[in-house]
Amino acid sequence: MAEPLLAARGLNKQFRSGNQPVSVLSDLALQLGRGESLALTGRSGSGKSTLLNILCGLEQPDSGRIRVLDEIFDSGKPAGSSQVEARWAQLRRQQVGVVFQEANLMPALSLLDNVRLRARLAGRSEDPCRDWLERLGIGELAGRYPDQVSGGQRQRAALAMVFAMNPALILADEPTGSLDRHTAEAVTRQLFELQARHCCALILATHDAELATRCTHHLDLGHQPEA
Ligand SMILES: Nc1ncnc2c1ncn2[C@@H]1O[C@H](COP(=O)(O)OP(=O)(O)OP(=O)(O)O)[C@@H](O)[C@H]1O
Repeated sequence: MAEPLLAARGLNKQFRSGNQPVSVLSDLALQLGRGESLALTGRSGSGKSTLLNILCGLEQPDSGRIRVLDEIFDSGKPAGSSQVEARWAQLRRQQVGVVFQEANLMPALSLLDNVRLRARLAGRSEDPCRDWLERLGIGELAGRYPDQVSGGQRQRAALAMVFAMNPALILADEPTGSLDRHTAEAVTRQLFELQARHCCALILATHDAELATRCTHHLDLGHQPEA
């Protein structure tokens, strides 16, 4: 069997609430291959965003091992933290596209220039950038700045950025959460089409049960063992 693109095991994460440790992830394991998709579900506060943050290196687990492509991050073998951060940053630039609840756009750049910058940083062509904005229904807003568009339009621009970088792995946190039903359906279609066409892996955190059924795998964080 081909090696999975992403593999994680023994992931643990606690936060503190006052003096009390609160376990969010407990001995969690997952793996995902090219062309596969995983729906992350669970009640609010069950750890979906925390897990996505850990899987792209924006947050550190207390323990555990993660492999993304050829990069291995093992809490049992600590490297210098700046070296670890640099490896994660390189992955996020070229191989791991993230679409989080707060769209991460550069405020001083137009939507189109945000998408172009993302493509350039990933070493991809800038030619299809305008087309991605068109396909996500915000082509006429290409010259606007992020503070001149709505939250849902910023979220679509963030998706265009991920599509333009053509990553091996996409991590999306409620990517259609702030969109109306019609737009959400169009954006979801694009997301799954892109994933199928480029055979990338997709992890989607969602409260939408119908959306979760479209993924090839399902992990309900609400069913993790209690600490
Ligand atoms: N930096 C932090 N410090 C303390 N607690 C935190 C921190 N980040 C998250 N938490 C807590 O960890 C738990 C998991 O949060 P997380 O955002 O991962 O949940 P979620 O499943 O994504 O929720 P939602 O569906 O509401 O987005 C919550 O109880 C949250 O309050």
